[in-house]
Amino acid sequence: MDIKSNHAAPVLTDPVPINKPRLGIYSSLLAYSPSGAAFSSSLYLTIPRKKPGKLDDVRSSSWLDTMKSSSPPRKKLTKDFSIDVATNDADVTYRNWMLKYPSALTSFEQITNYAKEKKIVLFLDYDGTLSPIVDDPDCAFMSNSMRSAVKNVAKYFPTAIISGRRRDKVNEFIGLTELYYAGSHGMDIMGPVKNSVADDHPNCIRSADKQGKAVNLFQPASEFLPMIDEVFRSLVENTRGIKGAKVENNKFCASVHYRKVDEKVIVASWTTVAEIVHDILKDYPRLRLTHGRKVLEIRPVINWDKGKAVEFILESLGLSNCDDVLPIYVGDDRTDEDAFKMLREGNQGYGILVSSMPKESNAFYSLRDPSEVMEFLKSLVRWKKLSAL
Ligand SMILES: O=P(O)(O)OC[C@H]1O[C@H](O[C@H]2O[C@H](CO)[C@@H](O)[C@H](O)[C@H]2O)[C@H](O)[C@@H](O)[C@@H]1O
Repeated sequence: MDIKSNHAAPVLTDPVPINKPRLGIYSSLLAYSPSGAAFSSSLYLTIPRKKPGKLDDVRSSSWLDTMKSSSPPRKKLTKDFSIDVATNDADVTYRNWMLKYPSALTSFEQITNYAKEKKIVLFLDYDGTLSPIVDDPDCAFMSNSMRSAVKNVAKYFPTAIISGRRRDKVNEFIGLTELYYAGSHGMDIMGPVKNSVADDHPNCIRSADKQGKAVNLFQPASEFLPMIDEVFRSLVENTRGIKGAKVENNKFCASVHYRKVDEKVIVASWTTVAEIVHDILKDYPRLRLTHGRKVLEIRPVINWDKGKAVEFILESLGLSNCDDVLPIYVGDDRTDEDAFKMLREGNQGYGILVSSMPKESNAFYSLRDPSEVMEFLKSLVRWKKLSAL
């Protein structure tokens, strides 16, 4: 199977010999032995982590640029003529962008033509994909109609949620037992027991879900738990004075939200948030920073991300290295790019970017917002039912 890199015509062709294993999860958990490290795990990255720069760097550097660009502005409804013109321009730009990232809805036939005779495995991000982006991360509820669309699609295709949130939290938001869940950007996976190679991984333990069913629990960053807890507490303490800042404990990742930090004093306030994160991070060489949508996230320096989580789940399901499997990953965030990239580079399946703004991506297709994601899920179910007739 080969996914052609021509963006204008994202076509999967079949078959093309693949001379390297598509999954390399074991070999890719490369050893990194920081001097004096108390950790014995082989999950560390070989590349040394860059030291965080000086405070001046934080003020002037890409930190702030990235913070500013880390979330598209939400569209405001207006009758103002000049804004109408701007909106039209934006629409034209978006339509041009869609030539490179066609809508997964208008390209649905192309997708399903390729998927004929193949087993689709669905991977869904949560925030911004299944639920709309809202100011308060604790209130990012998904609609009942979206829940029922996900429930239906999971009847026909193995479906996994891959979220930056802690696993129990995203599980609670979605509330469906028929899915596989990966939290903390894939660093906390609860998957099936299928006697696959994944079962024997050193970081994989046999456990039971809430219903008592045997599951595999894979937590490649488990040694970092006390460190992340400590960082979480420091972040809470040090951001106490910043109105609007919110720190979320995502178990293997600590997230500092600045969406509600006063926009009128945007640079000063956001700089303060960046400085606090920078100050804490410099004492933890085994942790690194990633950017999400108006959120700074501190996580372990391990060679593990949402792409690796997708590989792991496919392997757990016994569906890796199969030419008759088509993984489809739907996500909106920078962290989803790791999964898009893995699918694209491994010629494995389709990434679908959820975005109402043009942005560069490793995805093949696009959907505008969660309502289009729901439409796509419903279309998959309709197609599957019809093709079974
Ligand atoms: O991988 P995801 O499921 O997309 O999770 C990514 C982060 O999502 C949440 O934050 C984002 O959504 C919030 C609610 O809409 C919004 O307020 C925030 O600004 C966004 O960054 C979640 O709170 C984070 O922990 C996740 O890492």
